[in-house]
Order: sequence, then structure tokens, then C-alpha cells
Amino acid sequence: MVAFEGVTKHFGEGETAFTALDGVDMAVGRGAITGIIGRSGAGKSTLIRLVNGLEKASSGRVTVDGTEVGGLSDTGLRGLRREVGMIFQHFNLLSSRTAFDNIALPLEIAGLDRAAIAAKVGPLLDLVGLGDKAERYPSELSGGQKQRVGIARALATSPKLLLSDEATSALDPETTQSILALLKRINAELGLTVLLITHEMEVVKTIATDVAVIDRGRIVEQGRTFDIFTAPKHETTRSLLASTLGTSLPEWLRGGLKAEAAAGDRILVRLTFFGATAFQPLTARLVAEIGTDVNILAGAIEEIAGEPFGTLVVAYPAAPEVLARADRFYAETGLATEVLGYVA
Ligand SMILES: Nc1ncnc2c1ncn2[C@@H]1O[C@H](COP(=O)(O)OP(=O)(O)OP(=O)(O)O)[C@@H](O)[C@H]1O
Repeated sequence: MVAFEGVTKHFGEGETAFTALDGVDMAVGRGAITGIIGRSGAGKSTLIRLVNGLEKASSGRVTVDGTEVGGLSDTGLRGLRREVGMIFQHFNLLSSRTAFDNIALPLEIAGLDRAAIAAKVGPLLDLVGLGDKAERYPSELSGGQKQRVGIARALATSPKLLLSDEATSALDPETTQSILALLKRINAELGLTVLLITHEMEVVKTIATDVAVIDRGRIVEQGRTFDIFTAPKHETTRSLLASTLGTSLPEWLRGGLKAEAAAGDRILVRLTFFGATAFQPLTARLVAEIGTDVNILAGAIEEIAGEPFGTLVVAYPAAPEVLARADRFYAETGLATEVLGYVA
């Protein structure tokens, strides 16, 4: 639905020139919820703003449904923006307008009469759960309610694509979950494609079917969320995900970790389980097969893009016969393993 082909974006000229995007190739599938993650300043906002023509690529092509955004006239851009809704971190509502009138705004701009507008806005208010708040002003609404108005406004022109720029970053965790549930429902019920940028890994883990990782203007990794989150390849992805997945080591352990084993050391291994049911029996068997001298140091079962996934960090003696037993067990069970290092 959206394609980036060799997209580069420079800001400024000469000595102050800055390359915000550097040869981005990326595809956003129809009906998918795609999350773009990256550190602050990586280029996420610039990337998303190219999709609705708020920024123009310096080179390369951005297309929405086959139409090149950079080549559109002002009229063409207005048409595109009816097809592409956007929601923002700080909601961007007009404080002088009620919830109803904020949602009505894009329809007024599109030239609809009052009756047609009312026929659209009523159901949208119901869809976002604000049927009883039509006449409230933004100052009378909570953050979550304001974002619901923002979502309804973005949906007013029946877009095919919704862009979300840190839409839950200003909300508390509970409200975030309710907004994410709403976005998921809209995606499923209206078949709306969603492209979101966020610095919150939890958001991606909860709703994104696909993810792209951006680092200093380049896409360094992209694919299905479950695959990327369970087996991140790029260093940036690993570091972004470390604190989210319960796979990061406690400081006291990390501090003493060595790359090489000395006599008498213990090896630290991270095991990855797919499917919650595998967790218990495999943990028990691990201890039985390797020997009782196994410490379980960290572990968690979580859900990524709707699928259960578990990790366990264990330590046991780095003696050749123990390592051989462990390797046999891993090969038999197909467990994914990663050696984290050695401790005295
Ligand atoms: N109009 C501009 N003029 C000059 N530099 C810009 C402009 N807009 C963005 N940049 C620079 O481009 C880089 C990418 O910015 P962008 O806002 O896309 O990053 P981001 O990943 O969205 O960051 P954040 O998570 O902090 O919002 C940053 O270094 C930023 O300073």
C-alpha cells in the first residue's frame, strides 16, 4: 500500500546539511499494522511525514497505492490527505471547537453540508466510544478521550491509511492499552492500514503485525513483529528491545560477565521458547538433563503480536561434560540458545 524506494531526505544545505533519511527501501502491506521503531532523531517522523506529503523526499520515490506523493499538485495532495488520516502525540485538536465540530472539520473542508456531516460524525463518535461527549470541548476531555476525538477526526474522510505519530506517548499505560485496542479494532473492522511510529516497544509488541527498525536514517531490519522481536539481528534492534522483553540481564550479572571462560567458571545461556506450554516441562527437563547445578536467573513469558514467547536465562558449570550434555538437550528439543558469557 505504501512503498519507499531509495528514499533520501536532506535538511539544509552546504556545511549545515543533514541527512535524515539515507536510502530507505520499505513496503507497508495493505491491512497491516506496521510499526517503525528507532532512537530519538533516527528519522521516524521524517519518514512518516513523507507519506502524506508534509515533507518531500530529496531523492527516491514514496508511493501510496501506486501514486507518487512527491509528484502531486496541491489539489492532488488535498485528495491524498483525504485518503491518509493522521493522529498525533498531542492530539492537535482545536480548543474552540467541540468534539463533534473537531471531527466535522475535515468534512467541512471537503464541502459536505450539515446533514451529511451529522450523518458521518454521529457514528464516528459511537465508534470511538464518545457518543455522549459530542458537545464537550477538548479542555473538558481526558487525554485518552482527546485521542479518541483525534482518531475519529482522522477517520472522517474514510481514509485507507492511518498514520500515527507517537499517538500514545502522552498517555498513561492503561489509557494507552485502550487506545491500542481501539486502533486494532478499527484495523480489523474497517480494514484500515496503519503505519505508526513510536519509541514505545510495548506499543509495537501489542498491536503491530510488522515492524521496521530505523537507525540514523537507514532501515536496518524489517519483517514480522514476532520474528524480529524473538530473534533481533541488528545491534540497534537488540538494544531497543532489551528492556522490553525481559531478556536484559540485571546489572549485578552484567557487571561480572566475561567473554572467555576460565577454569571453574559458569556459562550463562539465554534460552528461547516458542509457545507458553513449552515453558514448564522444558525447564524441568533442562534441570534433569544438565544436572541439579543449574541456576535460573531470569525468565518471562510474554505475548508478541498475539503469540506467546518465553525466555529463560540459566547458568551452569562450563565444564566440557556439562556443556556436551546441554548441547545434546538443546539439539533434541530444538531450543534456540544464545551464550551470553561466563561468570566466576
Ligand atoms: N526541518 C528540519 N530541519 C533540519 N533538521 C531536521 C528537520 N526535521 C528533522 N531534522 C533532523 O532530522 C533528524 C531526524 O528527525 P526526526 O524527527 O525524523 O527523528 P525521530 O526519529 O522522529 O526523532 P524523535 O523520536 O526524537 O521524534 C534529526 O536529527 C532532526 O534534528
